[in-house]
Amino acid sequence: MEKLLIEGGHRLRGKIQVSGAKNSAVALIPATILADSTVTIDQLPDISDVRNLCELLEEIGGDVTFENQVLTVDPSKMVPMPLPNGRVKKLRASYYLMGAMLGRFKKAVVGLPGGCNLGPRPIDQHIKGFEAMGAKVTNEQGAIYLRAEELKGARIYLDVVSVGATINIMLAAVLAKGQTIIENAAKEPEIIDVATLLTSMGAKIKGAGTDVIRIDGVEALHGCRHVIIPDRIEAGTYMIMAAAMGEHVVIDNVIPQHVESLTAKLREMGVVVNVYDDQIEISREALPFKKVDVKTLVYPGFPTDLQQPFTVLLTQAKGSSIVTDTIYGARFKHIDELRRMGAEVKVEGSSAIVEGPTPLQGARVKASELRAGAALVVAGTMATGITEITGIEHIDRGYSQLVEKLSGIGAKIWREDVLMDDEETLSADHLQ
Ligand SMILES: CC(=O)N[C@H]1[C@@H](OP(=O)(O)OP(=O)(O)OC[C@H]2O[C@@H](n3ccc(=O)[nH]c3=O)[C@H](O)[C@@H]2O)O[C@H](CO)[C@@H](O)[C@@H]1O
Ligand SMILES: C=C(OP(=O)(O)O)C(=O)O
Repeated sequence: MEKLLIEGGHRLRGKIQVSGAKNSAVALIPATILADSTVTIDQLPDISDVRNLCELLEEIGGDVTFENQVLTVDPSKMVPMPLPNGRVKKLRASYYLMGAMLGRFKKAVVGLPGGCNLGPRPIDQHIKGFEAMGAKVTNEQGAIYLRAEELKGARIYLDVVSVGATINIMLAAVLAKGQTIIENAAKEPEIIDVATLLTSMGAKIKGAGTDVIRIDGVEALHGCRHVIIPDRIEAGTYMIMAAAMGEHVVIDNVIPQHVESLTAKLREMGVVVNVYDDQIEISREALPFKKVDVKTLVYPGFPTDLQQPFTVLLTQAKGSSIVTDTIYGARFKHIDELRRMGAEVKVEGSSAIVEGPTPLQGARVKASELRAGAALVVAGTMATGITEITGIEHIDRGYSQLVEKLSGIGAKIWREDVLMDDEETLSADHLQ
């Protein structure tokens, strides 16, 4: 096991490259199950979620290679092998194996997913969709069993706007008989990306990116080549870091429209953000920033996945800023760790109230999930002294080449092995 060390206080300058989107990648990879010949996906991020999904495809008989960010999957010899345990527990998006395997084989056994612990994360809307299409779904000892004689198109109204349910129903519907209509669908860019891949495979999908998606089932899907969209959450994390510590940072390979809600908030705080075709340039103006309030919403609102890194930036704004997470009301596991670094933040219900400006000091802290970890990396670059972050396996789920990329713009960041002593000191620290 490794930990991350960051010597804070160094100004950042230069160009940082954004990788392919994790939340697209984790749906595109299961989608390849639906084809009858080889699918190639370019610019996939080298993150543990992607590697775990590749292994899962191999477990069910896929012929998979992943090199230099290019994935090829020959799904022709895949079988509906049950996947009740093991790797499915390591990531959230293993739930997409349900929709894809149900779509192709009309049956699947998939363990309940892992992923970030953000409080309750039910999958009732996914199941409601599968059942509406004629599947029988049962939960047996933590694994979901799905079976259908035949999958039939259906009209499905989502009670909550869910990215996962929208994509999962789409995956099941592309090979179903007749038309499926998803109402109150999520509109995140990753949904459009998945629909683009499926369309290149021969699927008939209309309306992806709006709140009504219509899918006309087809007999078979074929192989194709697809380039994934850039990761708007990785881009946003680097934008926040650049706002905190940048002299002149260019974030490269970004679709500016995907991060508009963040761009607007940064400008409101007084950060200079220049937007180009596929680059965003950020310079920090004189501190402190102006305080802002922010509320997370479904796309195109401010993303919950940037709430935690953004909270760190607000420690350098003058006054009280309020951050409210309307998607995951308990997504505040980073706050205790930030307090160890000197932040003045309190949590009330689904809001964090951040007082600033407050200097941050390096400390031993623990990443409890992916974006909590990203928030600690942002804090580490801003703090005086050294910040040690354990639990970095969570960060490795979503940030490709983090050390290399941040070192490239002047951050002092490195990995070291975790020693037994580190674990003991960290546990002792956290008891205080
Ligand atoms: C792999 C992936 O893409 N993960 C993203 C996806 O997660 P995920 O797809 O799990 O998130 P959803 O969009 O489904 O969840 C949104 C809200 O709906 C609720 N809900 C969801 C499904 C359901 O069946 N029932 C239900 O009540 C959830 O508890 C949550 O409050 O979208 C989240 C919200 O943008 C992001 O934080 C995650 O990074
Ligand atoms: C919550 C996240 O991921 P997952 O849904 O994969 O746990 C995230 O990317 O911030």
